[in-house]
Amino acid sequence: MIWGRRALQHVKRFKRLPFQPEGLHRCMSAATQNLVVEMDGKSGVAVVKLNKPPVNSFNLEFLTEINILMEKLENDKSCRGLILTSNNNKIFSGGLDIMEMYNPQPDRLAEFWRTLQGMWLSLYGSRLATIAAINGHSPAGGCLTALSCDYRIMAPGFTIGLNETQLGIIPPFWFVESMINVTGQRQAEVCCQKGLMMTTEQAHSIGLVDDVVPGEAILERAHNEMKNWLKVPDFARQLTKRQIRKPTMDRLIAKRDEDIQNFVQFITKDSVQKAMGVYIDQLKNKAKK
Ligand SMILES: CCCCCCCCCCCCC/C=C/C(=O)SCCNC(=O)CCNC(=O)[C@H](O)C(C)(C)COP(=O)(O)OP(=O)(O)OC[C@H]1O[C@@H](n2cnc3c(N)ncnc32)[C@H](O)[C@@H]1OP(=O)(O)O
Repeated sequence: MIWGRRALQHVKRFKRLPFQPEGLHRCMSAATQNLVVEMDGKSGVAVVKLNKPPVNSFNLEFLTEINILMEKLENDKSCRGLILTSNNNKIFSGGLDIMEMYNPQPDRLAEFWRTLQGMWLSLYGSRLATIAAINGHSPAGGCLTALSCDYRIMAPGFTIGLNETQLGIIPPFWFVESMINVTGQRQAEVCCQKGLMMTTEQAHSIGLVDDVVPGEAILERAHNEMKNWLKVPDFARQLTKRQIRKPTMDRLIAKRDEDIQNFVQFITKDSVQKAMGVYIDQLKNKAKK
């Protein structure tokens, strides 16, 4: 894995604050520039809040920070569970940073995609029990991130989905398989081909989301659900997860370079660049209104 220099600087800034009392528990907080981490030493549950304005979109540096944090949590024997949420109560994640894909440098574009693959592999294959507390909109890469967790709780009033086809983009096979593995083949066929952005309730009705809870109660609900997952002996839960998810992960691992080549070739096509330029203009104009 190649880490960007900027991301490594962030890691040096990743401060471990002294233990702080929080209710009856002792809680350790840490922060990188774009991530807020609260580690509850008693329960072994880390709450990670995406904190990259304006929309938590994933660029190379942000993905690298997440990968480094994931590695830290994986190696921290006291950590058993991860709740992933957003510090912005309107947007969980706007997905991949479109600016990474517009007029790109091929080397950076390839590194960006490899780092995204790495994030998916570490989150999808994590030994931790993982819960996404989706407290805002979650298109495309945001949806993929939620799909990589073990359980999804979503607040009403937002939208989620793999909307790539709506943007003229083909969702990679591991995006699609992540959807199939959660919703089943038929629902995934419809959602992915049509590029549906679903309301919270629609997502719940097809099993993309497991539970719907008002935004203000979502973290409490996630902690309660986490307790259920952590009642199971870690070793048994982890190996069962591995057994179920390994075939999907192995398919990406076997085709990692080919997948990067496909991505770079596709994104650098003139027609794709042109369409992306139009899409970015639409986003910027909408933001100005
Ligand atoms: C044979 C097989 C071969 C296969 C080969 C295929 C390979 C190809 C594979 C390609 C795969 C690519 C997969 C892509 C995945 C993605 O994730 S693409 C990104 C998709 N995301 C979106 O489309 C989201 C767009 N954004 C929104 O819908 C909204 O912004 C929002 C997130 C719902 C938030 O809305 P709102 O609160 O109203 O904020 P806005 O005013 O719209 O935006 C604020 C500013 O943020 C900027 N912005 C928004 N989204 C992004 C983003 N994704 N990336 C970068 N920037 C973003 C927006 O432009 C505004 O910016 P300013 O104008 O500067 O304020």
